[in-house]
Amino acid sequence: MAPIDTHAIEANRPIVISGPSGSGKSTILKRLFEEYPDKFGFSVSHTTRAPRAGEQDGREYNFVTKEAFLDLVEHKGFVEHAQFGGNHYGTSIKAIEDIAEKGRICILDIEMEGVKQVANHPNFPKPRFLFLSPPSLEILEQRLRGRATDKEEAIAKRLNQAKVEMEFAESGEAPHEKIVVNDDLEKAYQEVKEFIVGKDA
Ligand SMILES: Nc1ncnc2c1ncn2[C@@H]1O[C@H](COP(=O)(O)OP(=O)(O)OP(=O)(O)O)[C@@H](O)[C@H]1O
Repeated sequence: MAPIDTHAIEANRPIVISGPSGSGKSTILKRLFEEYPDKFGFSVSHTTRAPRAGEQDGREYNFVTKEAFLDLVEHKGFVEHAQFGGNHYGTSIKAIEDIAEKGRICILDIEMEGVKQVANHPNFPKPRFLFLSPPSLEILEQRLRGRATDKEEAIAKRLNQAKVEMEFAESGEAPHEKIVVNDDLEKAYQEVKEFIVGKDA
């Protein structure tokens, strides 16, 4: 494995944001990126799935073969990786470095198992961890229905998973430095912003 550019990563510590599906991560991050257009970056993930029409290698994803993917796993080149629907997905150290080397803060929007992997990576410098929580499972359910993008069955699955994630976030094993409860969106946005860019930004 190539040595990690810890200097760049420590100077621009990545932020890991996690939270149940529907807790508001995309809504809040979109606003943060709009308010600070030059400050952040999303890393480009690796995947073994085939590109869809309009997707470009290195832009939406780094499209790689299964062999290349597993080789990188072997060489500890990912901070986190997982398999969904028969395809592999992962965030490489290099993709995070690329953002940090541009002087930007890399934002990693990842799910619970990925959070555990990042936190336990043997030599990747520790990022800052933030958990975005819905005020309750009842309100999360209303928001998922309101978003109108998920089928009934998907909503039930997301709610079950949300319960697991919220229990994990509140357990002593979770790496989160801060939990923001997304009740009032404006208040939650300000809290996330303060955690990420500091009070005076
Ligand atoms: N504080 C809030 N009050 C009311 N509605 C909200 C609030 N925050 C977010 N929402 C709404 O809840 C829905 C889910 O938010 P969003 O899509 O940002 O969640 P997410 O965490 O990014 O989900 P996923 O992980 O599935 O991408 C959206 O319709 C959004 O407009």
